[in-house]
Amino acid sequence: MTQRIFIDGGVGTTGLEINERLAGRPELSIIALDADRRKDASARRDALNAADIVILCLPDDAAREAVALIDNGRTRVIDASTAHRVADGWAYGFAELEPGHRERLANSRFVANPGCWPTGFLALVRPLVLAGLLPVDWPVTVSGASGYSGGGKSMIAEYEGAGGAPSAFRPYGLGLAHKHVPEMQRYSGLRHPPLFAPAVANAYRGMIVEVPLQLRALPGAPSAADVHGALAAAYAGSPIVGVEALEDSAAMTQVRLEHVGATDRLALFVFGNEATGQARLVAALDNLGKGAAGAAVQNLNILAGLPETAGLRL
Ligand SMILES: NC(=O)C1=CN([C@@H]2O[C@H](COP(=O)(O)OP(=O)(O)OC[C@H]3O[C@@H](n4cnc5c(N)ncnc54)[C@H](OP(=O)(O)O)[C@@H]3O)[C@@H](O)[C@H]2O)C=CC1
Ligand SMILES: CC(=O)N[C@@H](CCC(=O)OP(=O)(O)O)C(=O)O
Repeated sequence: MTQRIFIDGGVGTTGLEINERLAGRPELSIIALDADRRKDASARRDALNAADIVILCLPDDAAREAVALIDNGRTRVIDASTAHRVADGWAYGFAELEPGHRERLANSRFVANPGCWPTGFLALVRPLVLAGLLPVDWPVTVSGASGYSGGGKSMIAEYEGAGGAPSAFRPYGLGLAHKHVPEMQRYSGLRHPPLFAPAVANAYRGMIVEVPLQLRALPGAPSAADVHGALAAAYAGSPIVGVEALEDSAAMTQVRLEHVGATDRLALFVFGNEATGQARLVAALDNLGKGAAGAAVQNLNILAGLPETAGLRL
């Protein structure tokens, strides 16, 4: 049966990427609004209620408004915004979170697509918590760099405007209360908020998320191989998440922001030093790929009972 899909916010940065991934799929029929009606609440209400599945690519307030416009008990929702990620009644759309989670998503009506930063963070940390390698009360730090498309149309305009890029590298979130911290804490299972130190780089897309660990201070002083083993087991056979072999990581001297390019892949690395008992866990992804549009399309496939990677760039 053809699924009717409506992308609210379909001409924004994430919406356009999703449209590209859904083009030419005969099992889906896309409901599109004329340009002059795309913000008209009545036109949106009709489209939202006509769809089997809607994907919201809107600012948080507009996403909440869109959900309120749905007045039937049938339309399913994937929200790419931050509005519902830790809200009651919403499932968290990171299929790889833990065993059984994908099946939970398949049976959900309301799915919150993860933030780009939490996608890298949770991919690295959740398996370690589940394996008992990282105690739930461990003080975890996460840092990294994102392409400026992570800030949507306004940040793209800021970086590509007449004045040129405002900075080559710009740490932000300096109040230590970034909007992604609650979902990082909730879905990792950590008892305390991770210390999150993000930055924007002067590149359109791409993201590096890093969790440094003082392995020798952890209970049992696990090795980098122990950590790597837990990650490799968690993502064995995944067509989307890859864990670089330990010996290959050991031969690397750098990881580039562009590592996965414009794809929906998520690459994980463990860089360890036995002598110091330290490790740097790194996730490389595209903020617009697995960090946004790729995850939304993956979730759409899961909800619709379609092959999970259909339309993805892998
Ligand atoms: N960019 C990224 O890497 C990621 C983004 N997200 C989230 O996805 C959502 C979309 O982000 P992004 O695509 O970057 O943002 P953009 O600003 O690029 O796009 C948002 C779109 O929503 C439209 N819009 C705003 N208000 C309304 C409304 N009331 N009705 C209909 N359309 C409306 C905007 O219209 P107009 O064109 O007129 O401004 C714009 O086209 C946000 O919640 C963002 O936080 C999540 C993960 C990663
Ligand atoms: C570079 C940059 O500013 N990135 C955004 C995150 C983009 C994202 O994940 O989107 P959500 O806002 O939907 O969570 C930020 O840090 O707020």
